[in-house]
Amino acid sequence: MSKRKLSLQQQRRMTKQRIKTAEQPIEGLSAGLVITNFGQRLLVEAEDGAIHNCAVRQHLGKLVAGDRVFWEADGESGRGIVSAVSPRYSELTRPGFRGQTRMVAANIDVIGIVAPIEPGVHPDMIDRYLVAAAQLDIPVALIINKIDLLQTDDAWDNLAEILLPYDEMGIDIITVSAHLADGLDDIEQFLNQKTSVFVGPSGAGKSSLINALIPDLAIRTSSLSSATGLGVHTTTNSILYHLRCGGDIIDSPGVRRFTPAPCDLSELESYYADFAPYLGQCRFDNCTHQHEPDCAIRQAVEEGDIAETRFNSFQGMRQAFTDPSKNSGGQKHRDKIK
Ligand SMILES: Nc1nc2c(ncn2[C@@H]2O[C@H](COP(=O)(O)OP(=O)(O)OP(=O)(O)O)[C@@H](O)[C@H]2O)c(=O)[nH]1
Ligand SMILES: [Zn+2]
Repeated sequence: MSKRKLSLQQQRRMTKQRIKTAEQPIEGLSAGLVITNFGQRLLVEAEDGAIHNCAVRQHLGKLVAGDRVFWEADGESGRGIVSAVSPRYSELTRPGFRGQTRMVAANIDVIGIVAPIEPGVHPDMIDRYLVAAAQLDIPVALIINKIDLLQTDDAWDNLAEILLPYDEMGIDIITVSAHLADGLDDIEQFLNQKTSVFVGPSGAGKSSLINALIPDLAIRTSSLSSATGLGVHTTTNSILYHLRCGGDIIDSPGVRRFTPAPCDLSELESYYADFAPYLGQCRFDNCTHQHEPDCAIRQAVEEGDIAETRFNSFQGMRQAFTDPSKNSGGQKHRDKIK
């Protein structure tokens, strides 16, 4: 291969790299936001709000809802081509075929963990989502849905007790009822100017909340369908919706359930903010805080400084991560970390 050829290739690679990671507007290209992907194409929202059905230059890889891109019209009205993408500051993926990961959403600012009064607010569940979000380094809020079902003071007290450790850790807690549209203002205020996803177990009310926050959801989805030209919106891919209050929510089956990736003991400990003051104070460096003597974590639990529910969820995850046979399907469904 001649020197000249090599340098041309190098130049081309460098140019590609520059375009691929461009943060600043590029001459001749317009900034846009990916609303959804379908097949090999994207629906891109231009700065004026118009939606364009765009092809993607091959070297950019898979782009998803939330990606910030640069595009240009390709002659036909409503059609375009995406040539560059801004670097992502966060990404959500899920396992795909043959151990590969599938990108689901990009540039998420906050994860709303939806926990329902019925069938119950379970710390175990909340803590798994908290660890998964911590692995992604994305902030969370706890959204307690179905508070219309809290009929008595005792029920409220019970809830307050379950939530106390999270409150003490400084996690935002928002109580809502999607059915009564109660607390929606609080959610809107929280989601304002952010890009969010809702995660949580099946039946928590994620769809109900999204419907309550976006009253014209059906109309919007059907207008996206006509923009893709697929007639019915059959895609199961992520879709980005704007909220009335400002800010966006990205919804898809793939982002709704996510579980932590197995990690080692010290990494898991690092995701338990309430353990931090006691770490390093056990007799053994590699203390599992289960049966070892002079364990500072267990002592903190006994003295009421660490909630028992938090300790139990920690031990549950620790065992599942170190003994995969106890990991009930979590590994199969886990979302990989960036
Ligand atoms: N009482 C009460 N029920 C609710 C509320 N929000 C949702 N539900 C009910 O809870 C059930 C589940 O709601 P969905 O919105 O489908 O839950 P989801 O989290 O989207 O569930 P998946 O799609 O399976 O992940 C439905 O029967 C809803 O009517 C609420 O605020 N109060
Ligand atoms: Zn210990």
